[in-house]
Amino acid sequence: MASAAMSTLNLSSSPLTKQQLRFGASTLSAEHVSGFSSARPAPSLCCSSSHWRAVKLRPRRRPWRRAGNRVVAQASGYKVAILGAAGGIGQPGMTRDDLFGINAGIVRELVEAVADNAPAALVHVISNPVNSTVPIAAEVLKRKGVYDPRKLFGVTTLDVVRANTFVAEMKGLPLADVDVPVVGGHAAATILPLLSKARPKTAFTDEEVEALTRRIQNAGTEVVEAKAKAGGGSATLSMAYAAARFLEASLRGLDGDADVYECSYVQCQAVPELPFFACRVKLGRDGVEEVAAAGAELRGLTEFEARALEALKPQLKKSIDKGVAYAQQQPATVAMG
Ligand SMILES: NC(=O)c1ccc[n+]([C@@H]2O[C@H](COP(=O)([O-])OP(=O)(O)OC[C@H]3O[C@@H](n4cnc5c(N)ncnc54)[C@H](O)[C@@H]3O)[C@@H](O)[C@H]2O)c1
Ligand SMILES: O=C(O)C[C@H](O)C(=O)O
Repeated sequence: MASAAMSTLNLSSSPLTKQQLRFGASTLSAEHVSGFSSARPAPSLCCSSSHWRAVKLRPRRRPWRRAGNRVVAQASGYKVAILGAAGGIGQPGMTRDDLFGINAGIVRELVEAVADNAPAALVHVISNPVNSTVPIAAEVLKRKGVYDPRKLFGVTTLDVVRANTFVAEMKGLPLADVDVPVVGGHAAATILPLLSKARPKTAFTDEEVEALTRRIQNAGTEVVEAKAKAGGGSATLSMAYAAARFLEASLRGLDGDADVYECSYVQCQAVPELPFFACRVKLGRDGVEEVAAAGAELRGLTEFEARALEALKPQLKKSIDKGVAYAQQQPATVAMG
């Protein structure tokens, strides 16, 4: 996310310790960035993920170098690779799917570099359209013979950050107490906040559910439209916060902390006809340890949520199939080291 005008914790040039990350995550409350509008002052500390970054628990040197137009990882042993590179950001009126033509190739290339250089790393995919770029990443990793579904994540944390913020604002709740699971995918109607499962248990009128759901689904567009008036761009600070939050959760899981849960778009059986689905997962030493949503979150949905879930299935399936078809059509590449 573009790093101008903010104090940036740069994952590639400034070695990041887990302590710093913890500090960063606790310093940045969602309140600082929840407005995610350019009118807000930049938070004091932020974690930029505008390029591909790889984090080693004790990194000592730049994790990547350029070879012509390619970015090549230059050290093995990285624990997490964060893919946020993009060939352009959305303009008002564009959908995330419109970014497919540019970003599919970028993600494919970066995942190849991860597969060749850090095959055991967790891969966090931020680049849009996440609903398709994650299936592309899976196909690339399969072709390289290093696919472990527990280690591939579409970063949908920003949807949860937004849902928590909007619910806290509407209901006058302390933000830190609010937790709304958001399932499905990361585009328009495929983003499904499960307000009936919000913690603390909160009552909403039908109108509130509709308004909140619509706002959470359209929040990315809200930002793109707001920023278009000030020179363009997409969600930056809030995405940086979300990326840092998800990274910290992943590192805690790798470290063996118990009870680390986050929503993420992963390969799972939560909805049998959808090979990838965002749901709450337990993070552990090898990535996804358990997909909580398959057993819990999707049971006992309200009528509104059940209808929205049915409605999103064809759209999400189409995006998944598009990513898989793209990746399968690509010629095999040689290893990059
Ligand atoms: N998952 C989410 O919730 C979420 C939220 C916000 C943005 N996004 C997505 O993240 C992506 C990045 O958004 P942004 O606002 O940071 O865009 P940006 O244009 O500010 O930054 C993208 C960066 O990628 C670099 N880049 C382009 N091609 C590259 C390549 N082949 N290798 C390495 N780097 C390359 C560019 O130089 C640029 O610095 C977009 O796809 C955007 O839609 C996702
Ligand atoms: O909406 C976008 O295109 C960017 C991003 O996915 C977001 O949710 O803000």
